[in-house]
Amino acid sequence: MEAFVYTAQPARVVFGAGALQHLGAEVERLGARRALVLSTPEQAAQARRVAEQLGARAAGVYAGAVMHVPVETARAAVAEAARLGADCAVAIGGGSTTGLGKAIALESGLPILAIPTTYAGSEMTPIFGLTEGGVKRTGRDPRVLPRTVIYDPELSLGLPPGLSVTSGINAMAHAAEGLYAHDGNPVTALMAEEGLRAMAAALPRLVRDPADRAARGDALYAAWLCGTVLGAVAMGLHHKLCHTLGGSFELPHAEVHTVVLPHALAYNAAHAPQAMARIARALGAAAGAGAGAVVDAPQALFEQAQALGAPTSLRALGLPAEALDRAADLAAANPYPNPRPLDRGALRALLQRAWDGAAPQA
Ligand SMILES: NC(=O)C1=CN([C@@H]2O[C@H](COP(=O)(O)OP(=O)(O)OC[C@H]3O[C@@H](n4cnc5c(N)ncnc54)[C@H](O)[C@@H]3O)[C@@H](O)[C@H]2O)C=CC1
Ligand SMILES: O=C(O)/C=C\C(=O)CC(=O)O
Repeated sequence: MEAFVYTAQPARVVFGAGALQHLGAEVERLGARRALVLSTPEQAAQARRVAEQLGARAAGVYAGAVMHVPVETARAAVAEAARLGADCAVAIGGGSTTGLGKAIALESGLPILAIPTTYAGSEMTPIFGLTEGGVKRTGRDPRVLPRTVIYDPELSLGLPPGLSVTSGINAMAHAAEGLYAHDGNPVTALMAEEGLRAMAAALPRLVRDPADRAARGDALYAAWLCGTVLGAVAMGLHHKLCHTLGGSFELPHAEVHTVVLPHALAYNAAHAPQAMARIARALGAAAGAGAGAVVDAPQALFEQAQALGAPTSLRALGLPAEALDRAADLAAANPYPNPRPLDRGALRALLQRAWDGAAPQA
């Protein structure tokens, strides 16, 4: 085995149906007395129930989280936390809400307890994102890594099937790119392959029955693994393309990941054969078909997204055709680690296929 470096992130995970019952004890364990509960406006009722459960340990509810964490929202939440004398942030929701908690932690150092209800995986990463003047910047800081994560499948039962699928594929993207990361290692590869397998197996069950508690649990388990990979190693072309399309063209996060992933993997396939073999093995195992059943990982992902009713074209997400040139320029502009060198012409062709909804092509 080759030498490697693996930095584990020190989060505490409380997992299982009904795990939310441990919230009070977990807040206490953090040494906190006044928790500010965060959510999106859509999940305000869920946040209020969490605050009620916390009783005297709740400082209040701030239900203003929105996607990509605009700095104005972050500043307002920091001010609210200070006004209420909060000494902890409890974030219940998807990546947007966890992201708002991270913005508060970055500014104030407050510990975060995250209760994820999507599969984005932000709860397992020290990565933050902030958007100012239409430009999104991301960074890593150990202060923003949630100190405790409560994964309770009961809380994700309300996630609509469409968003369950796209969010699940967002998670799979972390694992897939983690498998060819320049700083990957055998431990992250194990988590990535198992995360891919578990998510690929859970999603068809969730589409058949969104109330399938076992499938919800399996998907959260997969999200945990995939998020851990995202937090531990560098992402490549796929994540950069998605950040460009999400940040500069305001496309929805999980949906963009879903459309772009097969194309980004096809772009890299010939330069990352071992990663492709592991992705294919995971997808084959998820389908119960065994090793060797899947030979073309990008094509299999494309077909799975189609079969699950997910969007497969950037056009359907509302990206105007005129944006493709600029998106290719932006994606080619900043150097970042990727198995295959970045070629502006090839990226433009990739984006065209993704816009058309065509099958991925190496
Ligand atoms: N820093 C990091 O490591 C990561 C950050 N992100 C960021 O997270 C954001 C996207 O997060 P997502 O989770 O995709 O979307 P989201 O957090 O924006 O949620 C999408 C919508 O679904 C609702 N929702 C969430 N859970 C629900 C449930 N169980 N039932 C009903 N409705 C529910 C939300 O309230 C919201 O309206 C982006 O800004 C992305 O950049 C995503 C992954 C990792
Ligand atoms: O953009 C961020 O807030 C940070 C990372 C991610 O969103 C990861 C992803 O693209 O899913």
